[in-house]
Amino acid sequence: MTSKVVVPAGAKITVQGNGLNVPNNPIIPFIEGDGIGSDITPAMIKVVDAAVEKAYNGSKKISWMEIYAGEKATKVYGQDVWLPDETLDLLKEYVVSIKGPLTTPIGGGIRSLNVALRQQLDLYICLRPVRYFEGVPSPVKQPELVDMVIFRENSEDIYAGVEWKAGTPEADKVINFLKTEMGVTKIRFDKDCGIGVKPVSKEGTQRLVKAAIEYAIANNRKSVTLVHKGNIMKFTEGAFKQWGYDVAREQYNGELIGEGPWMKIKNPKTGEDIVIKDCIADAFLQQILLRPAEYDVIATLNLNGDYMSDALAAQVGGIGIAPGANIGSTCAMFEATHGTAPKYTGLDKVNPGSIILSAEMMLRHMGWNEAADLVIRGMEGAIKGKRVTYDFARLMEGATEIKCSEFADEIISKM
Ligand SMILES: NC(=O)C1=CN([C@@H]2O[C@H](COP(=O)(O)OP(=O)(O)OC[C@H]3O[C@@H](n4cnc5c(N)ncnc54)[C@H](OP(=O)(O)O)[C@@H]3O)[C@@H](O)[C@H]2O)C=CC1
Ligand SMILES: O=C(O)CCC(=O)C(=O)O
Ligand SMILES: [Mg+2]
Repeated sequence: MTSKVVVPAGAKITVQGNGLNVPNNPIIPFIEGDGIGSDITPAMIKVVDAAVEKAYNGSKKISWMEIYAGEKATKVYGQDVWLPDETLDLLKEYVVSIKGPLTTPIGGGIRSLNVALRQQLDLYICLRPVRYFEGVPSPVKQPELVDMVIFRENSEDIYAGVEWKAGTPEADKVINFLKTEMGVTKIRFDKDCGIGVKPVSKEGTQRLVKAAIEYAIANNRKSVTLVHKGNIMKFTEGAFKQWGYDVAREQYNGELIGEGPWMKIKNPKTGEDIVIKDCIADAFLQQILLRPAEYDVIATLNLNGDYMSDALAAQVGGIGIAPGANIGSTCAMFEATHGTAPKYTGLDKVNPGSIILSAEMMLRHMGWNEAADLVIRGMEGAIKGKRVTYDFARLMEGATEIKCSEFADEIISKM
């Protein structure tokens, strides 16, 4: 197939040992995204370009390369092409990328493109930091106590989409196999019953927990909490917990605290202890409201992480400003954590903060910390100035509602 992508002048980011080799004019692929993608992605590009220009006076500049997925891909590549091979190839080849939200119609013919991208590129870490910006409206009394970094396993679990539709021969075959070959008697209604599988592996768990511990070490964090529902789903979520503790014990000389199972490991950089603990998922959802200061780095399974990242985002301003990244052993794809919010498409209304702060994470990943710092400074200034998008304006006293694009300009003016 002929290429549909225009490659701009610039150079590729490459992998060098455990790090990256980032040229001064890196080509960064971006997927605009469906729905509000066309509102927030241009706003993000404008903010990032301004931060890079201000930080490096023209000696560094990103060459943006548009690539396609979702509805835009079906227009560029053909009716049913939602995730072109060319897009996957370019994401691998260019190493660092950023995307807007992609649509997943409920019950439609296509499965999640987001999940497909994460699986096909083996981006096994979904990294979602949750922090408070002063002045952001929040439903809790002390939102400033929320400072957590979620490591959500990104390739396994019930979320991987191994499931069969009720009433199909495939679903009936699986149910029949479970009943006759596996002695399963617990399927309450075995007629017209959809069925799904929840794969959770030692390898998948341990690489995720190891990444969370490495992050805690590198960033001087105090604890890593394994969040699971292992009291009920013993061989999947329970195994996640156990394999997580095993990583701490076997790879970081973890020692039990008292009777255990909590452990402590030494941060080799600082000599300080890092506590490795666990919490059952439902209790965790109340703890983060009542005692958020007790939680720091979080390692959890795919579905739990999806729920928890939106719940935590709500405590510090909502998913409109919650950033994220999908990271593998070589590639990293940064993304807004919210969806396509279809009712706001093209209205220039929504908060571009989520994808802008995801780009801030991307700049830091590239080692462009000066530009990343400017994005944070701009965001803090814009929020303090109380000229904000509708989601903040409706909850903030004395705020003026401005458009998505105007909020981007506001951020730039406060850098
Ligand atoms: N990573 C991805 O690409 C994701 C894709 N999706 C997909 O997106 C589609 C829509 O999903 P849906 O469940 O409606 O979730 P959305 O995240 O798209 O929207 C839910 C609500 O969140 C608020 N919101 C979302 N984004 C913003 C923003 N930038 N600024 C301010 N508020 C925002 C709005 O709240 P209010 O109505 O209160 O204003 C919106 O109605 C589905 O197809 C879903 O699968 C979902 C999540 C992630
Ligand atoms: O893939 C989707 O449509 C939803 C993904 C999602 O909600 C998330 O990653 O937070
Ligand atoms: Mg989600």
